[in-house]
Amino acid sequence: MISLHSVSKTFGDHTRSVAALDDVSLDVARGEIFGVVGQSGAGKSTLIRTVNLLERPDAGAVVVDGVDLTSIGSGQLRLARQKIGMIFQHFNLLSSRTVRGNVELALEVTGAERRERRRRADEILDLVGLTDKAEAYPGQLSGGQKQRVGIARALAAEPTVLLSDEATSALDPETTRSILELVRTINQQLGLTVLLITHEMDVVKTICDSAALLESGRIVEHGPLVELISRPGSRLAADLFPLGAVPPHAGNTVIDITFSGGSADRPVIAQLARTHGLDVSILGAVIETIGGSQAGRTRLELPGSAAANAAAIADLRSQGLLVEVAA
Ligand SMILES: Nc1ncnc2c1ncn2[C@@H]1O[C@H](COP(=O)(O)OP(=O)(O)OP(=O)(O)O)[C@@H](O)[C@H]1O
Repeated sequence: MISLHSVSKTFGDHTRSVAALDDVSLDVARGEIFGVVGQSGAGKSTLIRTVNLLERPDAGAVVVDGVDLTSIGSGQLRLARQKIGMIFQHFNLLSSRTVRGNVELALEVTGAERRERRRRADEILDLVGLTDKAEAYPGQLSGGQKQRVGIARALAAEPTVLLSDEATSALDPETTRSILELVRTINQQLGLTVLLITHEMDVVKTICDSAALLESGRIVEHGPLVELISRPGSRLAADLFPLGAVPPHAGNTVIDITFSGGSADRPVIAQLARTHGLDVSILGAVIETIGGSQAGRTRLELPGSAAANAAAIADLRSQGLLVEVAA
């Protein structure tokens, strides 16, 4: 649905330049929620702004719903942009317009008639739960309500793609959760594809199907969450699903077991302790339900050296479990 092909963007002049995006390629499937994370300055804002060409890349192609936005004229681009809604950290509402007026604004550019604009605005305000605030002004709303207006405005022209630029970063945790629930609901009800950028791992964990890690303008890792959590050595997985491990005792063996699919609900640790007569300590664990199936990792401490525990480790591996000797 959204494809970036070798997109690069450099800011600056001949004295100093910054490669905000460096040969970035990315595919977001139709109907999925895709999160891009990275530290401040990694290029997240630049990336999301290239998707609707608010930022025109220096090189590469941006394809949305089969249309290469980098190769079309301004008239076609205006039409294509109507199919890409966007929400922002600071909502960007017009304070002089009512809630309904803000939503209708998005429909004025589409050429919809006044009566149709009103009908559509009321329909979408109902969807985001703000029917009773239609006549209110942004200054009379809470942060969460303002973001609901932002979402209603973004959805007004019936887009196929929603871009979210740190949309919950200015909200408290409870409001964040309700806004993320709303995004998930509209993703499912309307089949909308969502690309979001965030510095909050919890946002990705809560609603994303897939994620990518951006570092100094480059995508260093990406994939579906359910794969990432069980990918050995994944930095995204370590950030998204930290093991919270405590230090082991010297001379003992530390192993990381990755669970996914059916292995997540087997009594693996109890069996290991029983079969091999081991005093197993759990140093850390993360088990999550992603997309309806369980996946996770457990860090265990086994008494004695890796050589002494070779049979136990081989036994775990023979059960189809991924086992890494961490120390
Ligand atoms: N208009 C601009 N002019 C010059 N440099 C820019 C411009 N926009 C972004 N940059 C630079 O490009 C790099 C990437 O910036 P970008 O805002 O995309 O990162 P980010 O990951 O969104 O950061 P943050 O989370 O702090 O918003 C930074 O080094 C930034 O200073």
